[in-house]
Amino acid sequence: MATRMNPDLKKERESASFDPEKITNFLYGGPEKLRRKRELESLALNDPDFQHEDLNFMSREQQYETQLKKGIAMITKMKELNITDFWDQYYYTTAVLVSDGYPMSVHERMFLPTLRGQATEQQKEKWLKMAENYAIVGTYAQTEIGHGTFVRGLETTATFDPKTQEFILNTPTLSASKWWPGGMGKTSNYVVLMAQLYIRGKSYGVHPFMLQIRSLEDHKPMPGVTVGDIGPKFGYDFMDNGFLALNNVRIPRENMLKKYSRVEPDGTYVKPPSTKLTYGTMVLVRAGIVMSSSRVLARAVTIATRYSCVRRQSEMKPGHPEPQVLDYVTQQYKLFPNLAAAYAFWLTGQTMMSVYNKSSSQIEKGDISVLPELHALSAGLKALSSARADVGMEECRLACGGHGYSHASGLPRLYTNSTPAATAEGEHVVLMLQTARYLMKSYTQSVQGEKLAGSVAYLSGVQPVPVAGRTRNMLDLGVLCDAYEHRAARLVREAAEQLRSEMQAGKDQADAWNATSVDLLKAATAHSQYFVVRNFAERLTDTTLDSSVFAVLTRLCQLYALHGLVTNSGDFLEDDYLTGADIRQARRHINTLMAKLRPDAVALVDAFDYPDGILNSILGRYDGNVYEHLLEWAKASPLNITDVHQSYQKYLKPFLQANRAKL
Ligand SMILES: CCC/C=C/C(=O)SCCNC(=O)CCNC(=O)[C@H](O)C(C)(C)COP(=O)([O-])OP(=O)([O-])OC[C@H]1O[C@@H](n2cnc3c(N)ncnc32)[C@H](O)[C@@H]1OP(=O)([O-])[O-]
Ligand SMILES: Cc1cc2nc3c(=O)[nH]c(=O)nc-3n(C[C@H](O)[C@H](O)[C@H](O)COP(=O)(O)OP(=O)(O)OC[C@H]3O[C@@H](n4cnc5c(N)ncnc54)[C@H](O)[C@@H]3O)c2cc1C
Repeated sequence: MATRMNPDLKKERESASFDPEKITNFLYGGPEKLRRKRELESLALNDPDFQHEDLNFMSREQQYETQLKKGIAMITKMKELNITDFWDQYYYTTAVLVSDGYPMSVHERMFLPTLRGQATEQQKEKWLKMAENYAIVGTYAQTEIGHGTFVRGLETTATFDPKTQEFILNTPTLSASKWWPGGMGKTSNYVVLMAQLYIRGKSYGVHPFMLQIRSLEDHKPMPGVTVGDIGPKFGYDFMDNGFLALNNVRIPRENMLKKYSRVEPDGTYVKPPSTKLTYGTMVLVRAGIVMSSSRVLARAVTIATRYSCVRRQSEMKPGHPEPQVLDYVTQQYKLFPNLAAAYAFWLTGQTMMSVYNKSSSQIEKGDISVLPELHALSAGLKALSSARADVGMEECRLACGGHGYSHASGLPRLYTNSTPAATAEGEHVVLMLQTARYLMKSYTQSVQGEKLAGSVAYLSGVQPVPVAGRTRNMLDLGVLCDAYEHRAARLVREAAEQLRSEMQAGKDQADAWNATSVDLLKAATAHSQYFVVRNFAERLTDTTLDSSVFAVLTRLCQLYALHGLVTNSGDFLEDDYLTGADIRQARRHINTLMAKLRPDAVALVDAFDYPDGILNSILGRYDGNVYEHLLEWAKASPLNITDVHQSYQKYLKPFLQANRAKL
């Protein structure tokens, strides 16, 4: 029987000004790629081997087991079906895992890339083939109880013993215990261990080592290894994040991953071309987080927008029918900037990945000159996109009222499983300050007359002098890009001047940096936001875009830029670059844009093309039949298996009876 479409959602779809399929094609890179994405998704979603009870009704142990079982089936099927392309794997695994991961995801996201990026051909021959074929399972063991951010401060030691040609691995203090690595608690039998290399009592910094932590026979910890799960967290229930302590564990000299640096048999240390090449896996994952942040925000906004068209509440006019809550302009103000941000970061994520791929192939050929720009760009965009998704997902949840708090909405799980992106792979502020460091260096170079390239090229341009009283069209994308560029350039310059003046006042470099760090953070954020706005505007210069699509995407780009501008209006007003009138104009345009976007809202979220199986949300169902499915879902809750719960007999009944007897 065909499902009945909620009449409100039906009407929304009929009133759209464009065909969502055209935008979907634009987002996914054309009809053939989209066809393949849908094919893989439906393959996964219709596979009975991936069906199971709602994870929300399970204990943590059950969730771990379910996701592990499903993950193993997923890997097996991908091999059988020869799904090898990056995007093919991405779509297939997303459809299998929905809003969750599985205990071997760090194996794929970090362990394999570290072997590919840090091992010699000989070492790859030994381990990579085994790892790619899941003969071994590994994780990336870097963070310790005492240090995550400060990688140089890690305490785990790898001391070279020339007599036996081995490294002796130790956890010298409690704070040196590895803590957090995904899949280490129960699943992995290998890790890439990041440890301080010591040769003849001298430290040579952090290096990667291949270490077997569990027996390949019975999975018991290897001698000298203490390992386990770190316990329940804010989310990520399916994942066995682990701890690890090492006591005089010996590994052969060959187990240091030595593509870039190595220890010779006599203990001679051979330096890498850049010590930061050891951080390569983190750069890859950060670049990928820009894309994944846009996708989680797109899901949240899909759920909240569809639900806001189904949900009717209050009276806008006395005696009139209750309106769809999306007709409240305040509701639009909660959702549409997030919709625009999801599109903005989707396109930024694509650019980030192409910059990453280009730079990494240059690095592979030995040209490491691209590394600083790649690091600075990926750090800033990772920090900005994950923080934006974080805020946006929570706004979407709040926009769903009470039902947003229920796991039936899909939003709590989406949030708790995605919010680690703001912390893991480099904490937000820490990464923004890395971008700021690059900006300070670049600014100094530009002052010294050097021509800058890449994302900082604008810093060497002539800054437009504000002209009081002029009028601007605040909808003009050129005007908006210029405003963001000017703000970023000014904040970079002022942070640099502040840094210098702190030093002139007698502070050393480190204290001056700390004293200026709020300004530096602001400058790096403005720089990253400018990148996102400019990238969005540039993508709209694609002459093949259909006119209806161009019109609606332009509105989203304008909204993204104007919303950021109004939210940070002080930055644009401070040096009179924009005037109060410009900001008032911007605010009016936001209202007009929201009114224009209102009839297209559902089509714009439909264009993200998330099938119900992946959205995993009763509020966000494509057919909008929310209430009946809410009730059905609640009935399936384990608390409803019997009408009278056993705890009634045990606790409530005697308690109530005793109280009644006393009356
Ligand atoms: C999602 C689930 C899985 C999660 C997994 C994880 O979380 S895994 C765990 C994830 N853990 C984390 O993400 C930990 C986060 N922490 C870190 O990544 C580092 O400790 C740090 C970057 C904060 C500082 O590093 P530091 O103290 O070594 O450096 P410094 O500040 O003294 O700067 C010195 C120079 O190095 C440069 N440079 C720095 N990084 C890079 C790079 N990647 N590339 C290229 N260059 C880089 C920097 O620009 C500067 O250049 P300059 O100006 O001299 O030309
Ligand atoms: C779900 C999850 C999965 C993870 N998976 C892994 C994994 O697989 N492998 C692994 O090795 N690690 C993993 N981690 C660890 C993660 O990488 C670290 O937690 C992260 O890098 C942050 O470091 P931290 O915990 O030391 O934070 P801290 O650095 O202690 O941060 C605390 C506060 O101090 C501030 N701060 C710290 N340094 C500075 C500074 N220099 N300037 C200004 N402010 C500063 C931060 O901004 C923050 O507000 C995971 C973490 C999570 C939450």
